[in-house]
Amino acid sequence: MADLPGLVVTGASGRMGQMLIRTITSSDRARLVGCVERSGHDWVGRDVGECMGGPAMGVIVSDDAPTVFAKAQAVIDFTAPTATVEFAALAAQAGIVHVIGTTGMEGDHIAQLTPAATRAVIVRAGNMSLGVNLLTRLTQKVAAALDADWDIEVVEAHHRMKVDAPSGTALMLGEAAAQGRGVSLTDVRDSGRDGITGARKRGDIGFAAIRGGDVVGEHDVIFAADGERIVLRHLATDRAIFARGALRAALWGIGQKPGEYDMMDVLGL
Ligand SMILES: NC(=O)c1ccc[n+]([C@@H]2O[C@H](COP(=O)([O-])OP(=O)(O)OC[C@H]3O[C@@H](n4cnc5c(N)ncnc54)[C@H](O)[C@@H]3O)[C@@H](O)[C@H]2O)c1
Ligand SMILES: O=C(O)C1=N[C@H](C(=O)O)CCC1
Repeated sequence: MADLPGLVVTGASGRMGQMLIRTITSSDRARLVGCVERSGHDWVGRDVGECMGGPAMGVIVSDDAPTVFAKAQAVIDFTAPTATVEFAALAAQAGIVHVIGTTGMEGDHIAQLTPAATRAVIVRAGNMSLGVNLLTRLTQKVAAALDADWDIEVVEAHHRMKVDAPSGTALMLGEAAAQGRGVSLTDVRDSGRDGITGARKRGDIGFAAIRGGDVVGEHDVIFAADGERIVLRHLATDRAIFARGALRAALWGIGQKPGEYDMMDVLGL
């Protein structure tokens, strides 16, 4: 047991944090060696198992990331963009794998990961599930096979607490569609239509976001032409799919050279 790779979970009390802790502690391929929460959070200083309403796990939630990272081989991080940028520098200092599930990262956040990736392995994806990563490849292939007579729209739905839009997954799918078409998403992205928007511009890739209830995550990629429509769909009903993917990414990353990777690399897609 002591030789299994030691993993840390940041954002331990979050929806994904708790799912990751359950996934790691029920796996026979890794062990949980630390949990991090933000300073001032009421879980800090307490046993994480008891915080989650179960028996003690012997892991005390900490707000001292450098000390916790020093005991681990990898950190799995589903928190928020500014926190993730800080964790990337700390993971690089500790020389451990950084698996990033955090979405809503803007260009300047992503640019700040580059120096960390010269010293450590970073695996980042807007969606860590096998199904969505397969759908991403399919989207790229379908987009490559069709011309701009086929309008591409990405429609996503998530729970009422989600803070970023379009979702990281929707952006991944949009990037794949743009890549298939041989264009840059920045040039063709059309998000947040409202009011008199004018007719749809040929070649644009549109995004629409629905927020409500406890929806785990739903994505449609629509290819709409005159007289016919193709819809590629992924429905997530359990956050365990993201946690399983993240655990797989952490274990895969432990043997790799420093650099930036994604789930396509991990899954060999
Ligand atoms: N890539 C994927 O497969 C995938 C899947 C699900 C969610 N997500 C993303 O993961 C992120 C978290 O989602 P969630 O639903 O768990 O959110 P959440 O709000 O439930 O959890 C976020 C947690 O991060 C903690 N946190 C924030 N700043 C921190 C800091 N500086 N130090 C330590 N902890 C800190 C918060 O206290 C909270 O517990 C979001 O960006 C979401 O979009 C990605
Ligand atoms: O619950 C969330 O938040 C999710 N975020 C990711 C995204 O932005 O695509 C993955 C799905 C769930």
